Amino acid sequence: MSLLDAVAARKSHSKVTSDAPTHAELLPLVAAAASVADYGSLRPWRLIELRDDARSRLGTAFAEAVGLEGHHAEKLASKPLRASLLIAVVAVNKPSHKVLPWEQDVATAGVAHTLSLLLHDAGWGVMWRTGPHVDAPAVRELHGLADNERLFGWLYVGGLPEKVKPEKKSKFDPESVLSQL
Ligand SMILES: Cc1cc2nc3c(=O)[nH]c(=O)nc-3n(C[C@H](O)[C@H](O)[C@H](O)COP(=O)(O)O)c2cc1C
Repeated sequence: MSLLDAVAARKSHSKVTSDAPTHAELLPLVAAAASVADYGSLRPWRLIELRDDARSRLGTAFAEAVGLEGHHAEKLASKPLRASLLIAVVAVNKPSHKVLPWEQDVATAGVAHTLSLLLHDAGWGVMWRTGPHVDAPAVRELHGLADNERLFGWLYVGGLPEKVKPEKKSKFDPESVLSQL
C-alpha cells in the first residue's frame, strides 16, 4: 500500500479488542514518529504507556476530578478500560528563545497523529481521546506531570474487531481548503 493510500485509509476505531502492541512493538513506531518536523529539535513531548491497573487508576482519577460517587463514578471510571493500552501524549514545554510554546505543541500533535497512523498501518485500532478531565489535577498527578507539561490526551489502542463498521466518511473536497494567493 502506498503512503498516500495508507494515510487516506486511516480511521479511528472506538471499539477495539483486548489485544495490544507490546512495549517492544511500540518502540520502532515511536522512533519513526519522532521524525516529525521539530523546530530546534527540542523533542517537546513524551509518551506514557498505561496498561492493566494503570487504566483503572486513571478511571479513579476521572471520577475524583468530578467528585462523583456510586454508579456514575463507576461508569466514568470504566472509560479508560475501553482499550488494553492507552498511550498518554504529553507536551513538554521546553525553554527556548526562538521556539514558541505553540510551535512546540504542534510538534507534539504531529507525533501523536503520526504514531496513530503508524499503529493503524500496523493493523491496530486507534482512537485519540481527551475528554473533559484531561487537565484535572488528579489526572495530572497520576501521570506525574511537571508544571511545564500538559496532557494532550490518550491514544486508545487495541485489536481490530472482526466486524468493523463500513466506512461512512463523507467525500472531502480538497478544493474547499486549498486556495492560492
Ligand atoms: C486532540 C484530539 C482529541 C480528541 N478527543 C476525543 C474525545 O475525547 N472523544 C471523542 O469521541 N473523540 C475525540 N477525538 C476525535 C476522534 O479521535 C476521531 O478523530 C473522531 O471520532 C473522528 O473519527 P475519524 O478519526 O475516523 O475521522 C479527538 C481527536 C483529537 C485530535
